[in-house]
Amino acid sequence: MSIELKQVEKCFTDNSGNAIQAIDKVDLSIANGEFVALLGPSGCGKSTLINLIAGLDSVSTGEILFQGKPICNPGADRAVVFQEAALFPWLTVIENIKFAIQSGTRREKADKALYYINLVHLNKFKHAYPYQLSGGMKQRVAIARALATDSPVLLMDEPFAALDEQTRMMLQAELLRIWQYTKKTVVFVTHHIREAIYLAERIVLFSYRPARVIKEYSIGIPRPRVPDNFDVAQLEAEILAHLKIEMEKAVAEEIGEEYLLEAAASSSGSGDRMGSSI
Ligand SMILES: Nc1ncnc2c1ncn2[C@@H]1O[C@H](COP(=O)(O)OP(=O)(O)OP(=O)(O)O)[C@@H](O)[C@H]1O
Repeated sequence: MSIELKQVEKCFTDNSGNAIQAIDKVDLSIANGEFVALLGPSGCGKSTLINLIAGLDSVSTGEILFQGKPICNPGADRAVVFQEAALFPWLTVIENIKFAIQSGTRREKADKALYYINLVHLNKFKHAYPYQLSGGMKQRVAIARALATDSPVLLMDEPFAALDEQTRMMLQAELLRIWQYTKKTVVFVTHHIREAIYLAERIVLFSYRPARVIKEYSIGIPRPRVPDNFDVAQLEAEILAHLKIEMEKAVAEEIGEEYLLEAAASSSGSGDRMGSSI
């Protein structure tokens, strides 16, 4: 196994000193080369899990192994793409990407950086600084940078959330293509059920906080998985039904118990109002 989480728990302390349990006894094994999507209600602990696997934070109890060794720190073997791009503001687009490439001559690094810049359609902006780019363009640089590293693991925390639909679809297809030929291990957090079904080999569903694994789906649907495919639509509906109850718990905690009563009264079992995102 590439990544193994064993009985992982994570607790935080809020500003009033109260304990917040974000993760509860999560067991999860991710094989080398696997593409796994993590789905769950907002605030359930998905980013926390990514940060733990990245080595940016440490578990409260349990352990996380990468290639059999405990993860203690961030490492070049695990590239991370966050919800918002974290670029060096003093470096241009091409310099930001070259900086992340570990091996090769200067020429090889430049060629590789250019290849990924083209891939995310930023050729005209290769010498621009981050302040000269839109939020979506910065995110495309961050994705190109992560792809350009030789890291065998890509940890992606809602990487496409800030992008327009067209760019999102283009990058989903590119990510899939890159994953298929590099066989990197990808751990991908998303709120978008369809995105998870389109991309992943396996979807792991989490409960509302503290995050526990409530269900796993191995997705055998042949690619490309278009939304109007019967199996895709059926799986989407099934996942939505599972998550609906978790989402209602989240909303109830935020706006009060009366929400649950209202939801129970108005619910006819349809998940339509939530679309394919959670
Ligand atoms: N550093 C921290 N200190 C205190 N509490 C934290 C910290 N980081 C996360 N939390 C809490 O842990 C819980 C899980 O947060 P996390 O960001 O992992 O959720 P998420 O599932 O990624 O949410 P979203 O989908 O909205 O991005 C939340 O209640 C959050 O407030």
